[in-house]
Amino acid sequence: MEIPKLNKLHGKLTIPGDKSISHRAVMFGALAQGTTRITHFLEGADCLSTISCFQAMGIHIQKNKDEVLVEGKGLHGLQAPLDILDVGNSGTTTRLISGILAGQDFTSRLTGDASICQRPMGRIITPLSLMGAQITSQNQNGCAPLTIQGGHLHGIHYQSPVASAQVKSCVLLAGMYADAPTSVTEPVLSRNHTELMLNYFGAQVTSKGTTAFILPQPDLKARYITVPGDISSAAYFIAAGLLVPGSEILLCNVGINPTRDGLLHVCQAMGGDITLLNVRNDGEPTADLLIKSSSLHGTEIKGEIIPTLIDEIPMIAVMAAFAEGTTVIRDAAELKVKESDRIQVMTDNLTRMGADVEALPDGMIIHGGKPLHGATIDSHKDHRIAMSFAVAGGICEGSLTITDGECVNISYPEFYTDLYSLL
Ligand SMILES: O=C(O)C1=C[C@@H](OP(=O)(O)O)[C@@H](O)[C@H](O)C1
Ligand SMILES: C=C(OP(=O)(O)O)C(=O)O
Repeated sequence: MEIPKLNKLHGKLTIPGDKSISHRAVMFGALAQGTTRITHFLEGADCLSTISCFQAMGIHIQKNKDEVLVEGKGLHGLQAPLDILDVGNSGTTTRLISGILAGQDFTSRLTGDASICQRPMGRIITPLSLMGAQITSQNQNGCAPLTIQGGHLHGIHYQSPVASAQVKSCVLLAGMYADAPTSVTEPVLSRNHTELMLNYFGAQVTSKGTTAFILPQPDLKARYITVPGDISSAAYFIAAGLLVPGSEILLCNVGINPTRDGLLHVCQAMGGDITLLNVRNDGEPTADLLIKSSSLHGTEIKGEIIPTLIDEIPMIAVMAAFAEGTTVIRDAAELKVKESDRIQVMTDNLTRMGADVEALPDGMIIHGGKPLHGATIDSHKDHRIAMSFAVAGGICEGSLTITDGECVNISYPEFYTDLYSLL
């Protein structure tokens, strides 16, 4: 698809619901007693995969516009699925549901698309096996398709080698079914939506530094959940608002949980004019973000901030290419195992546009300020790549096209409509 040019963005946008929180609301709702009502649910393909997996296990889930009703059947109410569970393109669905399936007294199988079947699942197979589940990777490559034979689980302390909320959440969910307390320590704190929401559903979860603890759980209680706007989706508008001269946009109801807000700190360090308005906390902190175009300069991004902006790095790399000076991104090797190898794919595509970018094993060095021109961008069917280059293509000289641009439906089906509504 060919990307239209952006100039002087103005207006107001309500950002669609957070993907991580939407997944969790459905999952925890399915395991709770009673009906969980979820508003501002994200109707992206990934969250719809989560819904269909739980429907396949006998959970009644009703969708009316952006509200979802989940009729929970309790921690032990899931039925054995008749068929293989299809997680689509969603790593979050795969890893979190595996923790739940490990606690069931039935055997289940799950698979997904070509990308999912190449993403590493050894990181959840290891702790779940230590807890007593039996998990096999059909192709013996540590990836899906997986067969999960659940059963009697033991509480463990798990030292995760990666800072991953998906791994942490998988172990905590399995921990609800264990015979003793379970804890997970990660090298750097990752997003804490599972800890916050499980607590809200009545589970006994505590956190100390980079360790989260959970007690075996008798039951969860159905709740009412309003999903905040997804800061990872807001990222494209934040970048566009800062980069497109003469812009001023207001992004309403964006989640600013400190385990997710690294992008705001990086934009400010790059000279971006972002004002937080109407800050509130309804379980998850949110704010309206006022973005004004700014002249950006390079920065260094590494260490503890990385998990708080991991999905925003493709967009940050584009901003860095337009900014003056050098940006260095380190400690982000996790980018290689997302929907695509985001270090390589960003480097290749930015280079095609004339940027000066060097791929590192754990990040990128971007010498910004070179004139960028149009190109054919290969999205690798990765939604974050497509959205980042829709912004880049709107600003560069000449025409830019993106292959498989419709992959934005994974996390943001209305992305193009929303972007061009600000013209
Ligand atoms: O827990 C979650 O909802 C997510 C955690 C992150 O993955 P990792 O836990 O693999 O870092 C992130 O990249 C993904 O988009 C969503
Ligand atoms: C990595 C992502 O999601 P997931 O791991 O759920 O596929 C993402 O949305 O950028």
